[in-house]
Amino acid sequence: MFIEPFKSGNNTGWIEVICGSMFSGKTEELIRRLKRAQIAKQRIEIFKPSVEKRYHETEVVSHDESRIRSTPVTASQNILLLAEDAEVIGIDEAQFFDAELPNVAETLASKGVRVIVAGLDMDFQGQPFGPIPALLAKADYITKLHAICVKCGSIANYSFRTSSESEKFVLGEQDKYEPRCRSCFQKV
Ligand SMILES: Nc1ncnc2c1ncn2[C@@H]1O[C@H](COP(=O)(O)OP(=O)(O)O)[C@@H](O)[C@H]1O
Ligand SMILES: Cc1cn([C@H]2C[C@H](O)[C@@H](COP(=O)(O)O)O2)c(=O)[nH]c1=O
Ligand SMILES: [Zn+2]
Repeated sequence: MFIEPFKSGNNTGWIEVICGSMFSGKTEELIRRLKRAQIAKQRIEIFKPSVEKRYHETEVVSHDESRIRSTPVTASQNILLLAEDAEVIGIDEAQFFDAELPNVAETLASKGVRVIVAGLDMDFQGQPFGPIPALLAKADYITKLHAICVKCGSIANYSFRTSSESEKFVLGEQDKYEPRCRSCFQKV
């Protein structure tokens, strides 16, 4: 279980990355951390890429229906403009953002903001996904979560695509993806 670090005396922020496969609990964990920050009366802002509209236009919603309000943005630079006086910033579905997101996170952290980013570390082919590898390199704290393999019940860190689409970006749920362990991911 991730425990929030104490804010250091020199007023710098930090970057937390929550990664893993689909259904591993990334969004639930992001919402948990943000709700705890709200309880601590910290000013929070949440952003998601505007392409991600599976469950709701503006809310971040987990597969299990926990939810929190958010602002959809088209480019990572917009987060700098919209962050205003937030003390804690949450970013979901970060794999869909552009390559500037790691620099945006770093800029915010340098200004004293706690930045919590959640996203898929690998795409359906098991390849590093978008800005997540660079975010992992710049992160102060990393949490890698695992789902349960739908084939054999062991720990899953791959998102297997069951539909025939070959584009990298294909929004979907259980209709198009299933979490699988390494061995079941390789058995096609
Ligand atoms: N195969 C699975 N393994 C683990 N959790 C699953 C699985 N299928 C459905 N779930 C549900 O997904 C929830 C996690 O949802 P969510 O936080 O939205 O995940 P993520 O953001 O990583 O896709 C779990 O609490 C569980 O209820
Ligand atoms: C593996 C993979 C996933 N996607 C899409 C599918 C979903 O819309 C999101 C991931 O959502 P989650 O909150 O992590 O469950 O990403 C994609 O476009 N391409 C892929 O390779
Ligand atoms: Zn398996």
